[in-house]
Amino acid sequence: MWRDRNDSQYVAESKLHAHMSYGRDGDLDGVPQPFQAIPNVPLLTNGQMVDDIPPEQHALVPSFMGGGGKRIHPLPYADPNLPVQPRSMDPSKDLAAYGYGSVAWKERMESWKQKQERLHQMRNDGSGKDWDGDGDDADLDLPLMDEARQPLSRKIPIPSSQINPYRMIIIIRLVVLGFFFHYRVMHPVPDAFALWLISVICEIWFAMSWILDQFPKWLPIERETYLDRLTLRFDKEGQQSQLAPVDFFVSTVDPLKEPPLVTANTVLSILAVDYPLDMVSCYVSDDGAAMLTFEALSETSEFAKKWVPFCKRYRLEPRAPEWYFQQKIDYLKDKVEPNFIRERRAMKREYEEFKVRINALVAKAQKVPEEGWTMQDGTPWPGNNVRDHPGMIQVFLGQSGGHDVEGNELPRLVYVLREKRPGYNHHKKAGAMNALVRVSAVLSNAPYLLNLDCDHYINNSKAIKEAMCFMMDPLVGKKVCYVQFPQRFDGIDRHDRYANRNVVFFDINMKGLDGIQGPIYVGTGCVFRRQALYGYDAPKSKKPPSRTCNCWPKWCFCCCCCGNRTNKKKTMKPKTEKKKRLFFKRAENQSPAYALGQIDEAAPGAENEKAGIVNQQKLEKKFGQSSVFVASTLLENGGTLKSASPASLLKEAIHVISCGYEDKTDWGKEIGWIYGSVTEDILTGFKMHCHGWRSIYCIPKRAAFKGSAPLNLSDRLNQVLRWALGSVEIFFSNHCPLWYGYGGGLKCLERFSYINSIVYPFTSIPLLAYCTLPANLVCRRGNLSLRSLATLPASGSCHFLSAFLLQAFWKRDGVVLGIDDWWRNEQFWVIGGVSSHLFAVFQGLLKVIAGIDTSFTVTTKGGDDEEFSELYTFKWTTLLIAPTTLLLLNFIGVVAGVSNAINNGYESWGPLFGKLFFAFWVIVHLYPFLKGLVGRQNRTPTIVIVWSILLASIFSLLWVRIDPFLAKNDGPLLEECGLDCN
Ligand SMILES: O=c1ccn([C@@H]2O[C@H](COP(=O)(O)OP(=O)(O)O[C@H]3O[C@H](CO)[C@@H](O)[C@H](O)[C@H]3O)[C@@H](O)[C@H]2O)c(=O)[nH]1
Ligand SMILES: [Mn+2]
Repeated sequence: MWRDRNDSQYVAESKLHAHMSYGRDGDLDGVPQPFQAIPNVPLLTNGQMVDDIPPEQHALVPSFMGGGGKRIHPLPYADPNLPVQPRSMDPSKDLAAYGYGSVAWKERMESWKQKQERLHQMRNDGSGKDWDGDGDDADLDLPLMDEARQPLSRKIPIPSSQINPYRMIIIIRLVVLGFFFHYRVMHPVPDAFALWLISVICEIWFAMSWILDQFPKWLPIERETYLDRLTLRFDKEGQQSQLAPVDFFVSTVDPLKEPPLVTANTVLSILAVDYPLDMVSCYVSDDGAAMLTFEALSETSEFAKKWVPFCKRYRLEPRAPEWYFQQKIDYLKDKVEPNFIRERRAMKREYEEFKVRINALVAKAQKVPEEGWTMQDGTPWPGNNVRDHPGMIQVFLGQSGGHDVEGNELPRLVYVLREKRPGYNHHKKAGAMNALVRVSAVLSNAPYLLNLDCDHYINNSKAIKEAMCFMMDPLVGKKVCYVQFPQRFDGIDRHDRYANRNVVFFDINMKGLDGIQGPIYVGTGCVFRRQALYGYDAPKSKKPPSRTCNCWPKWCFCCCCCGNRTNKKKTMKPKTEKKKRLFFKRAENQSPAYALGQIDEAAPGAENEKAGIVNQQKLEKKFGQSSVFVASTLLENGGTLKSASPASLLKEAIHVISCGYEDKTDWGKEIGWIYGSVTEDILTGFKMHCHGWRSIYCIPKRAAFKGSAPLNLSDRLNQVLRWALGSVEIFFSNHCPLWYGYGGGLKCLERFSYINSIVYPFTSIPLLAYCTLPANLVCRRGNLSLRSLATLPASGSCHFLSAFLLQAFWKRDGVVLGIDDWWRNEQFWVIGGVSSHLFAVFQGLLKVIAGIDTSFTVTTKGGDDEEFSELYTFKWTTLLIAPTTLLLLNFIGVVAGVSNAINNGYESWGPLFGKLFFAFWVIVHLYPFLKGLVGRQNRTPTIVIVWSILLASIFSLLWVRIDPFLAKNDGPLLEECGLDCN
């Protein structure tokens, strides 16, 4: 296996400012000079293989079909929104295609009817079961053609009988809320003004966040894809496949927290994906500069030679070996052929051996040798200094990388180590993804990308085809920037104690968004259109879009935020410079084809060249100083330079992953993954939606991708902390959805949802106030508490009630979303709220004020050996203090309240129950937290207990003594409570 490596490895020279030497003076042989790139465009391959170089000379041969839409003429077909009956189509409805009224049409109509009958018969005998699969019967061609003309997907709105009651409840609640606030604001409580003020503020905040949360769910939809039509249309058997190439990105950073075996499984599932293999390239970004990752990948590429053909032959699911072999198969029931059983057994053995090899590598990596790591060929490992090392690219497999055991080619696998230097901001995952975008543009330039976290393997090997049903659809596709799949997880405990599954988010909120402008991007399991990542605006529709705010009060928001911007803009003249910046500069944001068109129109000959040069300069300022990369951005359908030799391409790839490459370019600002937040995903998706793109939510029956989720409490809280922190960062950045991007293509309800996703951490402050309130109330006198009590159910509980009712009306595959799912969500909302979100708010403020940078703490991806042991492991974090204190406070509150009531006789029992109810409310919500705290061994570290007891007693004393909410003259001590009730 080391054989392939030596000849194809390129370790870049350590150049701090690589672009200075690679730039305009053109010291690269074989790479076209920057100024020529525009006139040279026709040179770029668009559907041709590079075959002029003998395979042994190069590590990599870009071999791409031009892919995509151009070759396939959009066929007329019915409105995709109309319900479509698969397979039986009535030509009389498709008039345009058949020339209605002509004799020919009548004849075809007749023959269609006959064929339809025959088909029907065939299906009834069962002989035609897979008639659409092989298509060997020439008579069946016509229906097949019809099938191919049909839309590749369709929208399924949630039946109004299900959704209308829910909408009604929203409206009713809104009205009630209005009255309630009217009452609350008009009736201040003079004897406890501070308390009243605080609770009113909290309630208003809750109401606002409720509105932000509810209205984007107004118009939920689901979608259905037709994979067989996609096959008929683009991937007919016996013909060159016309599916578009896809580049797969995998990011990994820390091989200790993200075991190489996990990454290897992800990579294997990609290499074995059900897609034409020359259309697949897999890029792995290693942010940890770990030789372990590199070597593990090398092992993986060897194992793939056996694994991939095995998967494809028997159409296994999933194609990640670890998960495949964990499945139990019933040999008797499935009547599996003996061949398969034998091979499966052999493969299992092979996999075990592979695992042993990987584990040996892991064991070896535990102790760093003094002189640093050395690779098998004797050269020192370039990443020995994790923070200061050159870039490196290694190509495994692919055309020249050896064939699989059956002699077939394998998809290309590329290891990418981007250059790191002190003094440069590497932008964490976003930076890594951008490096991959550029490397892949140089090496394969597929028009579509899929990005996956290292632990998210492909669970449904048809997932890419599902995405292509949207992307390659001539009608729907052009405006789609990405297709997001829900995140699903393995190995979550049955009760999903810490709401890892996020069911409410993935099965309700996201479907709601899909009915507006599309789901938000969640960082993994997402197929992108490459052009959308380059900061271009979505293509404009031919007919002027009647883009009214697609639902609820349009008169209210449209005037200010969405409306018919695209048309209005041409006539609008922003007055100030600042205002101008807010609006998207159309001309510069046009897609490349348009940009080229402009040049052609400009002037012939020398003039034309000059325009080309100017344009080229502009593009280089935007995309960075790589003529190869810039040229690649102009190819809407992908493909790479035909003329360039693989060696020069690799050199260029090294250049584009150098540190200084992004200096003074638009990377991370307008292009690629956007920087400035540890939740780069929200920002990146937000930017695209602002450019007018729409995204699609795709939920195949079999989960497309599966990942691992943090199982123990501390990891989970830290993950939630990072997400919340990312949101706070966005809130304070110039990309804050509250102010940013008006006048772009962002629809108002979509904006609501983005606002919600960045302001939610702030809800922790009122939430904290509310959680201490009941305890506080318990310790005070009767008459006041009654009034304050009345406020609690109104806002707090309503928030939950409506969320609850929502579940009742929504069905998923005919099953009502479980109450427990909803309840976990609520519980974790409180737990995360009073710990992680709260911390995030302060940390975010610190960042803004003191400029302390935030770190991306990677979540530990569980090994798969011990079942749920992780669930009970306890790790100390400061995040635990706040909820523990709250728990104790409320316990103390209950005890104090009860003893009070016993002392004071029956009249104080009524209010007591009210108070206890809320203390109870807090405790019940924090219950999973309590469980996590106690762990399996029923032991909690003393430090947490000591801290919390200390804090809780201080607070209780403070409240009792100082009684901040009461006017001075009527703040009796706890002991006097009830004795002196006015
Ligand atoms: O400097 C870094 C840090 C992280 N990663 C990768 O980022 C991914 C996500 O990290 P993880 O610790 O698993 O975070 P999660 O909270 O589980 O991830 C969710 O949230 C992240 C945003 O916070 C998104 O980036 C992820 O896609 C999304 O799955 C992993 O593949 C890492 O290898 C890098 O490549 N470079
Ligand atoms: Mn993760």
